[in-house]
Amino acid sequence: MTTMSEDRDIPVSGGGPHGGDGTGGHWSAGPGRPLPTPASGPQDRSASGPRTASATSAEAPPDAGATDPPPVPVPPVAGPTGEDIELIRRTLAEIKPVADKVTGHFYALLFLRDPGLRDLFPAAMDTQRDRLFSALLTAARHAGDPAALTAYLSDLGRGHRKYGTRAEHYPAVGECLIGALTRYAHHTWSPAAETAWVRAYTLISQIMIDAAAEDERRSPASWQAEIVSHERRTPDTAVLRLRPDQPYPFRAGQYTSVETPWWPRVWRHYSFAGAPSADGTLTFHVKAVPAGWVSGALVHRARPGDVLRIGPPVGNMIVDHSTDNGLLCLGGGTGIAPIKALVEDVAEYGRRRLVDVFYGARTDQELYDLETMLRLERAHPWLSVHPVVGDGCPVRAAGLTGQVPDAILGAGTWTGYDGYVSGPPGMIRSGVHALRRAGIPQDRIRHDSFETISAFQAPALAGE
Ligand SMILES: NC(=O)C1=CN([C@@H]2O[C@H](COP(=O)(O)OP(=O)(O)OC[C@H]3O[C@@H](n4cnc5c(N)ncnc54)[C@H](O)[C@@H]3O)[C@@H](O)[C@H]2O)C=CC1
Repeated sequence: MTTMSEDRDIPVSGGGPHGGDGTGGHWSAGPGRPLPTPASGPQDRSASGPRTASATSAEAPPDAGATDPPPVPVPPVAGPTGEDIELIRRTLAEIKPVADKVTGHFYALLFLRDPGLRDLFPAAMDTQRDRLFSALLTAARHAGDPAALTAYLSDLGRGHRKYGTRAEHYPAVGECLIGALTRYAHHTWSPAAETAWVRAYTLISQIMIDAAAEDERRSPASWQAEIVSHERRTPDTAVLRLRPDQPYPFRAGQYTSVETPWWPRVWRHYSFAGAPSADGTLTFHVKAVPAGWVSGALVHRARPGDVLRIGPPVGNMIVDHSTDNGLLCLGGGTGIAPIKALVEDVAEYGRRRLVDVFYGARTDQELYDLETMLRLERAHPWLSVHPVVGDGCPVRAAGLTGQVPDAILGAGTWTGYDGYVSGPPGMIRSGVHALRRAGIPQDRIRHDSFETISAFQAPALAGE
């Protein structure tokens, strides 16, 4: 994911879920009018047989069925139609300029309706607002692409387990979200728009609930992980090695969320800075950013022996081992962490593929992991590491100056390569653009998830 180091990974409460008749005809909107409860366990949406409201209630927690309608046959969850998607996008476009007011109103409604839910959120709610809206935009962006939507929402549903989110929380969220939209989407709100939102949130919540229920059968909601080493590489960058309390399966290139004891319920994303290791430890690179609570604590306060909590692994920036294509990897700043993991993954897989890593930082001193990368280069003849530092900075032998995306364009042709990009959002945008210009097709480019890039910018990234 982009902006991993300071991305607030706290509940987005993005699902508004309601079972229903699929027509939207008698789905309630607005706070105070309960919506049907989603099923609390995995659903087979492909099943052709009808579900019934009573069956849904039977699977739901005891307090969730009181307002359910009488048992009537209902079809499986119906996704939004093409027209729905258009209506949803229009609503989102209208509320974008007042997104902070919409989300503020949403949370006010939610905590008024169910004060107990406040405990799931961190003490300071300010950035939570961006988080909700960003998740909405991402879901809306993927609305026409069921596979991408399901993957995104499944990660979100699994990730919500660590907050204590349960299936029975979703109806309240859905009602309050519709209530907030009703209030602020003056021009685009209509019965049809409401139906579209209800249908979309039925699907969103059911995917999240299904993924969480499925995950519960095989994984803990979170892991305790003790810091076993803490190495300060620059005044504001540290490399931490953690030992999880239980086996922690993940893939090179993925990332996770981390909570410190000092900021309860405030989570940040970090990539694994290495492929899975034989001793089961996990390594992270953390840069303290101004006003970054978690990153500041991890760099300046954390010590060996401290215990952190980590969420499940997520992300799709993984090596495609089904091809012999080379790998052209762009790592900016601490974005080098998952790139190093990808290199180790290629090494372990054992098939010779060319790997070129462009590792950028503002200054020579900020190339805090260059020695490790050069060591890997010496060990593997198929690997070339190209340090890149900002214009005007002294540079180590054979290094390049400028920004990473420009550096690859000046360094050769890259047909026959797959692209991997990790770093700050601006670098991801221009990095993807540069890879496209270098002749690498969009479907051969992987980068940290769109989640923390504004979904309004994402279509440009995706070449849509
Ligand atoms: N800690 C982690 O596990 C990971 C962190 N990240 C993200 O990577 C970023 C690292 O931040 P810093 O180390 O402060 O990096 P930075 O802001 O100093 O940038 C590093 C390099 O990236 C390139 N770059 C930056 N902005 C660019 C732009 N707009 N266009 C073209 N190239 C650009 C330049 O070559 C620059 O020297 C953060 O946003 C962090 O969230 C990404 C993946 C993993």
